[in-house]
Amino acid sequence: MSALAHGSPRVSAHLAVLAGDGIGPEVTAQAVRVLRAVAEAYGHIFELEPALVGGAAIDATGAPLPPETLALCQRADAVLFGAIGGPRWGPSDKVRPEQGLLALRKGLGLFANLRPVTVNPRLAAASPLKPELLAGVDLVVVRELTGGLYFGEKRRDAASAFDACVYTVPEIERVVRVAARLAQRRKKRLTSVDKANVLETSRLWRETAERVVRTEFPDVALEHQLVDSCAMLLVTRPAAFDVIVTENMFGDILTDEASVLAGSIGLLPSASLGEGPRGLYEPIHGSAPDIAGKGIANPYGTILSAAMLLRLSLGLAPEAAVVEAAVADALARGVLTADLTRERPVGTEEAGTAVIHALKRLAV
Ligand SMILES: NC(=O)c1ccc[n+]([C@@H]2O[C@H](COP(=O)([O-])OP(=O)(O)OC[C@H]3O[C@@H](n4cnc5c(N)ncnc54)[C@H](O)[C@@H]3O)[C@@H](O)[C@H]2O)c1
Ligand SMILES: CC(C)[C@H](C(=O)O)[C@@H](O)C(=O)O
Ligand SMILES: [Mg+2]
Repeated sequence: MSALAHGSPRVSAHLAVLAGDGIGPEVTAQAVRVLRAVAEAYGHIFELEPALVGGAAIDATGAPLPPETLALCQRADAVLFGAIGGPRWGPSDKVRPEQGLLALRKGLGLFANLRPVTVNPRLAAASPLKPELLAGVDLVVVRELTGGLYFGEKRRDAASAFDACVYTVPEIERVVRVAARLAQRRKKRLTSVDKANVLETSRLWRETAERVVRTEFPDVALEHQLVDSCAMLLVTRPAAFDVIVTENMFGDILTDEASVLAGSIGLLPSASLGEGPRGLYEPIHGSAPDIAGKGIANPYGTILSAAMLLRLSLGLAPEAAVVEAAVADALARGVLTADLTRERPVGTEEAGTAVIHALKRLAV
């Protein structure tokens, strides 16, 4: 181990890279370039090992999560993930790309999905949303990731279909603890989102969140919001939120909505965490079939996911902060992809190059 001027002690890390489908490989390639630039600038050693997942894995092996991909992810220090899915693999197919991602989250025990939402000042100025609405927006949605409707029993016959929504007390407790600990390090405000006026699982969610926060985190101010009202408040008073904790399906929907605050779904990163340091890091967006293969996808959300990987799985907080500052620098300089501007948009690779240039300046 050697102490470096502006970074952390030198680390060696083994990272699985699962690019997936559609724009997944395009945005992941830029995050990989950024990780290599971080390794070079700070003297770390990152071994980046690619593997198949999603539709690409179905085409090559018949399975959306081949056993060797899961085994690699279980050995690796962290997983960088692009996106999966697309029109080639229909929702009625027996084997679907999305099953690969869900099995990976479950297989790695990644029950807490952190989705931070901030607003870059350059993008706020250009946003169709009012500046006073966007001022001070800085929230994190903690989405439960391995329970609820996604993982309950499923049945189908000719006349009906059935998806069970199941939550156990320990499943709710552990994700609420992750969110409350996060709130303690932030503004100490936690909003638990449910549909307790209708759903039994939500009533259990609310009671459990109430008990855990009151007894274990008395310094955290807890409020409860019904999900429909929360969806409205996210776009009418978003700056009032600090940490939001919610179940799997609600978190999926609310975060696509919240991406509008940031300016594009292409900007939002995420970290999926379990009990240990290993995590899976992916942008919140999908494979974007409408723009795949054109070289125009926004890679910033994936690059910011790589920054979360550095901070949360490798303990490289200074390096993560430099990557985040490099993305902010590229945005401030107007290096904007087509989802962010109509005036002379840059391509995916050019955006990645701008981040690397900024990183090299900021890292020395
Ligand atoms: N984590 C994942 O891998 C993930 C997440 C969401 C959706 N999906 C899958 O992706 C496929 C497409 O889903 P969808 O179209 O509903 O959602 P999507 O997120 O792929 O795309 C929604 C819209 O946002 C745009 N967009 C998304 N990411 C962008 C980026 N980085 N830069 C610029 N524009 C971007 C797309 O062009 C599209 O217009 C489906 O098969 C879905 O299941 C996968
Ligand atoms: C592709 C799909 C299974 C996935 C989810 O719903 O979790 C996606 O929408 C996401 O947000 O990561
Ligand atoms: Mg989603």
